[in-house]
Amino acid sequence: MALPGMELLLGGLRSGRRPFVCSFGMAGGGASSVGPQWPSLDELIKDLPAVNFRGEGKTPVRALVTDSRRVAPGSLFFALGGLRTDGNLYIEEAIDRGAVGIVSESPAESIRQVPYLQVEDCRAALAEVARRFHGRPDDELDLFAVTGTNGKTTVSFLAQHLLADEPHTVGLIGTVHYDLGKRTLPSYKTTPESLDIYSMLSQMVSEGCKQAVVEVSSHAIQQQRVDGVRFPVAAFLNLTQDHIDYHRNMEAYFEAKSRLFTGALGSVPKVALINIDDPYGRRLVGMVPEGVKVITYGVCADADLRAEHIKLGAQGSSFDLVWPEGRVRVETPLLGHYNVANTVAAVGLAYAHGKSPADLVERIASFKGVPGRMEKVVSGQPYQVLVDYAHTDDALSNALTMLREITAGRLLVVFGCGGDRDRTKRPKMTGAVQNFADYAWATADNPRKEDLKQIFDDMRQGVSVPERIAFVDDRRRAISLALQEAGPGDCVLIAGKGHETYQEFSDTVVPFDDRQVARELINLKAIEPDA
Ligand SMILES: CC(=O)N[C@H]1[C@@H](OP(=O)(O)OP(=O)(O)OC[C@H]2O[C@@H](n3ccc(=O)[nH]c3=O)[C@H](O)[C@@H]2O)O[C@H](CO)[C@@H](O)[C@@H]1O[C@H](C)C(=O)N[C@@H](C)C(=O)N[C@H](CCC(=O)O)C(=O)O
Ligand SMILES: Nc1ncnc2c1ncn2[C@@H]1O[C@H](COP(=O)(O)OP(=O)(O)OP(=O)(O)O)[C@@H](O)[C@H]1O
Ligand SMILES: N[C@H](CCC[C@H](N)C(=O)O)C(=O)O
Ligand SMILES: [Mg+2]
Repeated sequence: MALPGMELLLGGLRSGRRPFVCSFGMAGGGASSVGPQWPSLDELIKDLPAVNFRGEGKTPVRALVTDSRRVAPGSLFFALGGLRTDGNLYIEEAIDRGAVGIVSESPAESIRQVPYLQVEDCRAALAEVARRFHGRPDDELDLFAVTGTNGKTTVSFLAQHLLADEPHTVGLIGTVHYDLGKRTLPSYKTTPESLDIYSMLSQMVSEGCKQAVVEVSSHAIQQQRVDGVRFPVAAFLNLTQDHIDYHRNMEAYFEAKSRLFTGALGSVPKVALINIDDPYGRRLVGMVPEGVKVITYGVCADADLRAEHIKLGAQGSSFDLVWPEGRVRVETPLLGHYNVANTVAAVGLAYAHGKSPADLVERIASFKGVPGRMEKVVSGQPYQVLVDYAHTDDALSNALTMLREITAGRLLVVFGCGGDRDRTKRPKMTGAVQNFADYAWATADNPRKEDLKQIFDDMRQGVSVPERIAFVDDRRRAISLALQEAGPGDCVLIAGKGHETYQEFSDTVVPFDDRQVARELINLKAIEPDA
């Protein structure tokens, strides 16, 4: 099963910028050729912490691959351990497909056909080899890491907008897309695998980028996808419940996030930008190693960078942006208190890079927002329809608190909980919705391999007022029911999928875009009001 964009990146994608480019020369038969001179295995693995190496190191390597099914002749195959299976089971298959070398934590004495490198930590080796293979692109870009449970995409998009003095000079890697400068690819993961990260950073360099903003998920930290990446600036936004299925508890989740700041990933930031309105942020300040400059932000009085005199409105917010050397009034079209925090965070990233917040006022005001984050669906209807990516109880509470304040009529909510993800957040999400919504339709949001009935059972644990919620299997039907109910002055929030353009079931992915579906149904309602 492939999600949109996956095919563009998997299979050891290499950038146009070759790390080892040969000059014009005569190739066999006398024809002149220009092309990459592929790095040898020796060059890629030199001084890596290795347990054992057997074989010939001069072999040229044309691609780095972690999935045996993607191996093509010339690939170096990394056999990674996993939650469902183990890459070591597929080494023979990788060799059959033309792998020219294997990297693994296992001794696998029987493998003798190709060079074999045994390492202590295969994911760390993969990240370092990828960095070398792609010519250490992180040395040529100023990189900004953004982590936290909610707001990473919003802050990254806004930071990109604030940093870009020239068009296409600031790249972005995150949930919505990968912006490589002149080209943009659809995203397959918030934070891709290390070999794709380094490949994309390399492409950014060749496309003229000077900086890049990277959303760093806790899964990525745990799976060492950003090991070794030099991030001069790293931001911590917040930590609230999510991903407990994967990290087991909040402490482990926090510990994973904190590694971005402590040097545990092989590099420490020069500047750590930390939200001290968040209790975990306050703890993190005390964990940052000496020598790292800490810039705190928030709405609290002791933050270095803060928002004061906040005015929230239906069209946006305004506030005094205060920093150690100054103060300026700013206006943002983004809605809600949480977006004030996101705006201060994005300004903080630019400030850490040497920009004066005073010079950013116009850019803050002209920001167009992020696809699928409180995105308005406008089709002539007399009520508000918004598509948002809230998929945690904290995000839903924040989004709905804000909408309650600016909605004259009823608040109608369509939402769901993803399958094969944190089960314990499901009742909490239902609880958050019931606290604020006049009526809610619980429905499917990427059930994946889980039974929707099981997901609904978990969600039902959070129901406090049964007469104000309905459970509807089909998402299109749920949206239709909400839109049928809506009248002048009401607000329909369709939460959870945001920018996503698909719905993921156990063995299939079907096209589904909340914005498009809502637009179609609004138009249908105009033609056939009782349909
Ligand atoms: C839960 C999770 O993160 N799983 C990741 C994990 O998968 P896994 O442990 O199940 O891997 P596995 O299927 O057991 O396979 C082990 C190894 O064998 C290889 N293999 C497998 C089969 C085969 O035939 N041949 C073969 O070589 C696989 O390529 C892999 O390298 O390791 C894989 C390879 O490194 C990842 O692709 C995979 O991400 C999956 C696809 C995923 O959906 N991850 C999500 C949860 C995620 O990372 N999300 C975050 C955002 C979260 C947030 O909102 O903050 C993200 O950054 O996107
Ligand atoms: N600072 C914040 N605090 C709490 N909730 C927020 C914050 N910023 C955004 N949200 C809510 O979270 C949703 C997701 O926001 P965004 O996509 O920016 O977060 P993210 O951290 O990138 O999420 P993901 O981990 O899924 O990539 C938004 O649609 C909004 O409802
Ligand atoms: N990055 C988040 C996205 C969740 C979005 C929601 N639509 C879902 O599928 O649960 C995750 O992987 O948990
Ligand atoms: Mg994101």
